[in-house]
Amino acid sequence: MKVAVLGAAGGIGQALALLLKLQLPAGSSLSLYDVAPVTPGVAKDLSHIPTDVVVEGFAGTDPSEALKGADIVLISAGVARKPGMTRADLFGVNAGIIRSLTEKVAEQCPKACVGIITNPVNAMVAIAAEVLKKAGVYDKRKLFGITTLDILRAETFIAELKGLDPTRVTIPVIGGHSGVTILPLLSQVQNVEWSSEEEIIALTHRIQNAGTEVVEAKAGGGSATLSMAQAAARFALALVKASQGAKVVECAYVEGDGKYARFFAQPVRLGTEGVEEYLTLGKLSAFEEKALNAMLETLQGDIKSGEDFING
Ligand SMILES: NC(=O)C1=CN([C@@H]2O[C@H](COP(=O)(O)OP(=O)(O)OC[C@H]3O[C@@H](n4cnc5c(N)ncnc54)[C@H](O)[C@@H]3O)[C@@H](O)[C@H]2O)C=CC1
Ligand SMILES: O=C([O-])CC(=O)C(=O)O
Repeated sequence: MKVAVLGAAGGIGQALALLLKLQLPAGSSLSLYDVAPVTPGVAKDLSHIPTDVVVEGFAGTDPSEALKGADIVLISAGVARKPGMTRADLFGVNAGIIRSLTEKVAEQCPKACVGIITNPVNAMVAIAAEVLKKAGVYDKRKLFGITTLDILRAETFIAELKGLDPTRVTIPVIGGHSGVTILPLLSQVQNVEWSSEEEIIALTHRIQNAGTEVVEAKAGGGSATLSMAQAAARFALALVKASQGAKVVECAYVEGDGKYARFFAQPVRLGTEGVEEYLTLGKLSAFEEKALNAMLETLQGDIKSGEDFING
């Protein structure tokens, strides 16, 4: 199993590389790429940790060596938000980065599962899909926008609010990964009573704005990196387990049946070839139905901006 991280010298990339060095199965290899010249040094640093995971690092303008033979590619390359910015403000810089990196993925490891972390996720996944399609290698089961951080936050905030063990809370978060497109299905959390509609509205709002909470707390020093690294590691390790035959369910932003939008975050069962089964959303409350309908115009617009970037 070879996992490549693109953007590996960044805040997310370095922490993610550490988690993978510690948790990938014995015999795996970890390949780190970033334009930053420090990247081979990050790999050297990690290589001194005694686990049976080989780490290599590549810097410069061409990720080809890092991608050769990769089974999983995780992309966190690009710029992050500062206070006052929306994720959409990152489109101008990050769209070109995602285009050029996914062109190389198509060339070097066309059968890899690709997980996009770079924002705005709603649009970047559409860009990656169109690039892979143009290259004739697109397999919708293998392209993911990583929305796992929304799940982590929902699990944490619910546990805090209700006095539960956060490691035992599970909840689907559907839609996309920005503002109103993030929809936690609070009505589906087991063994939790919601005291009022106001409680549900306030918690939904907190989960939707948790990224901004971190951006403001970091006061110009970037956005979530450590919690995002944990989220991406959880998702990547789920792909690894699935590739070894385990049946694993996670939510991710994928191209499913297109009922709501071409790409939509939903629960999926992972298997040896990426998504094995697109799972249903289950029963939604009236509040969730309304919120789902209200997000669609934004989500579809985000997706179109990504498609238009490639197709003109
Ligand atoms: N999906 C999600 O839930 C989340 C997504 N993000 C997004 O992840 C991205 C990365 O965030 P951070 O790691 O905090 O940023 P960062 O600035 O710390 O790291 C980004 C890295 O990308 C590298 N880079 C830039 N262009 C590149 C290229 N063409 N090829 C390879 N590497 C390149 C930079 O050298 C830098 O090391 C941002 O777009 C951010 O908005 C952040 C948190 C959560
Ligand atoms: O908010 C940001 O810019 C980074 C991000 O996507 C998150 O933390 O959810």
